[in-house]
Amino acid sequence: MIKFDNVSKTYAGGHQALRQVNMHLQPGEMAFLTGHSGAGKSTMLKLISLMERPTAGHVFINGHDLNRIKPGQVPYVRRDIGMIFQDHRLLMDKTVFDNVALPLLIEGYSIQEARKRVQAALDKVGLLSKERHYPVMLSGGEQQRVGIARAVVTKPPLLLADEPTGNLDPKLSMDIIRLFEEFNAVGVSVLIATHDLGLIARLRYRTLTLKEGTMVDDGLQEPVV
Ligand SMILES: Nc1ncnc2c1ncn2[C@@H]1O[C@H](COP(=O)(O)OP(=O)(O)OP(=O)(O)O)[C@@H](O)[C@H]1O
Repeated sequence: MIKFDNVSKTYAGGHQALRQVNMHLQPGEMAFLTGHSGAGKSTMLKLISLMERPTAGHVFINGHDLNRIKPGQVPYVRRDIGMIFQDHRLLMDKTVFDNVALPLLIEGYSIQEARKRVQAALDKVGLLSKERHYPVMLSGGEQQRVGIARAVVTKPPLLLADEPTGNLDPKLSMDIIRLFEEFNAVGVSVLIATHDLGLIARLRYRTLTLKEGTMVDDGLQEPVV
């Protein structure tokens, strides 16, 4: 599903965020990506979602080399990726329904078809009864679930989550992970960047570990350091 082949990323200004990273996430796999603050986790997710480009090496999605994707083709690649952020990035002046409908309306779905899909996504995250609410009326955990509904409403085969449980207590964090597990159980590949070692320890998923931009453990073999 996702392959990094000797990927390095140096930002303008000279900071090397990733150093010759190799990894392969299989279709239908769920894995955690961890490491200290600044280790390069978000940078990896940004390279997969084409928000950044590698300085060297290749990132592949389903065998397609993202280096070959031209700027005009980026939206087509992003269609296959559901992104979830710690701060969920909801539009505060739009209802829950409208927030979740947005990706469908951008893709040109009819209102009727969008309504069906939005309601199915909200039902899945347990928030159908709050479709007319505004995000400010929801708890942090509920807002995060709206962000997840928005990410899955287009049924992407890949979910990328950047610190999705960052602001949540352990019980709510586990609820969010259980939701990811439900999507994973129907074949969606899931990569979750997190600092939350306690959460990772309670689960038995493959864990990729970055240290200062180097992949020191890809979760498949004994740590190399
Ligand atoms: N746009 C940018 N320009 C310059 N440097 C950047 C940029 N984005 C990230 N960096 C730097 O690259 C390094 C890796 O950042 P990244 O956000 O990938 O780390 P992270 O592991 O996700 O950290 P955190 O857990 O704190 O979010 C950091 O030193 C960061 O300051």
